[in-house]
Amino acid sequence: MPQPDQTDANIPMIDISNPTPDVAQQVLDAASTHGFLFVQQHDFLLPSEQVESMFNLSAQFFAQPTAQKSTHAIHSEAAGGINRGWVTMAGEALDPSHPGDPKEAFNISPPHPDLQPLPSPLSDSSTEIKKFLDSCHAICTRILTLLGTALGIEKKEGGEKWFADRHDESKGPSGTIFRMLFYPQTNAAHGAASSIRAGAHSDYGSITLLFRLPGQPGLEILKPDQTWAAVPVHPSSDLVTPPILVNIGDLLSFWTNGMLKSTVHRVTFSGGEERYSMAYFCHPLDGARLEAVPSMVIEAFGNKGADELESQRERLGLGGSEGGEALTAKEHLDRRLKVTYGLKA
Ligand SMILES: O=C(O)CCC(=O)C(=O)O
Ligand SMILES: [Fe+2]
Repeated sequence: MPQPDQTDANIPMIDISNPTPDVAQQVLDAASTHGFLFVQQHDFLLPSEQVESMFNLSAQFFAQPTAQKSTHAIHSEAAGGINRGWVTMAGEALDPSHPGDPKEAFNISPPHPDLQPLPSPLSDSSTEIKKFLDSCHAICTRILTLLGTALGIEKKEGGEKWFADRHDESKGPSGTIFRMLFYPQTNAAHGAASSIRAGAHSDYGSITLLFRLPGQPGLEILKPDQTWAAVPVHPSSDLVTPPILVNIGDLLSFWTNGMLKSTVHRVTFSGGEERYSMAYFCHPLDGARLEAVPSMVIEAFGNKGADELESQRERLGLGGSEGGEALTAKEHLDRRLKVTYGLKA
């Protein structure tokens, strides 16, 4: 296993308020070099107060007794089905070669048209949750559109909206999930010997928005030299609130022939502290076919991403290279959930 290396990951910070071709290029460069970027000046799409109040709601939820939280257990009918609801302590392993992660989570999918059944106190804030999910999606749409611009997708093929259209939630269901995460203090009973709180993994979908709190670091990314680098919560002293951290997921990497990088990351910190984070995992519509993206930039990139794709296939437990039919986004996600949760479906 690579050893921790506490140097800063040097992830670029990008102001997305004015979507010029130059900003689009910055997003593409960050996505294809680091697989991560910080987004600032997002308040016009997602006000910081919404983030703050969602963190408060999350803390209230996780503070409840287990009996209350488990009424909406993950995958249960009461929680609205597969990949929705509460994940108990050590209930999943993001790195399947390690024991369950010492954390709890609650998964909420976008409303279709109503929100899934929610336990108290989340149920009392459904309007606020819906608004937050919409705002997160608006940020994802902006980033996906910037990527479409920088990849030079031709107008006749759908132009800059090529990716964003395939994530248009008004057109049908998707695997998109918003997740509140809670990493409680651990003790020996929870296997506190390990400081790894979320095992090494890459995300499943297109892009992820990650929200963290000042004073609660712990995220590390795996650098190309196989050492870990810490990702600061607050990379610039100019900012009042932490920027949103955005990362590319496996699906978008796969879709762009490995040009965009789905970087492996993990969470580690010592057991004596607790930590909250929230992630919005944006996925394409279930039926979106992961066919070749009509982009000269990706064409010119050619097979340079072959290694990236190969290591992704290994992480997905798919064995050797797979040719043939383009998968749909749903088929891609189902494979991945099977590995994480040990689901048979
Ligand atoms: O809690 C964090 O900072 C990151 C969590 C994460 O990477 C994930 O849940 O996919
Ligand atoms: Fe992740």
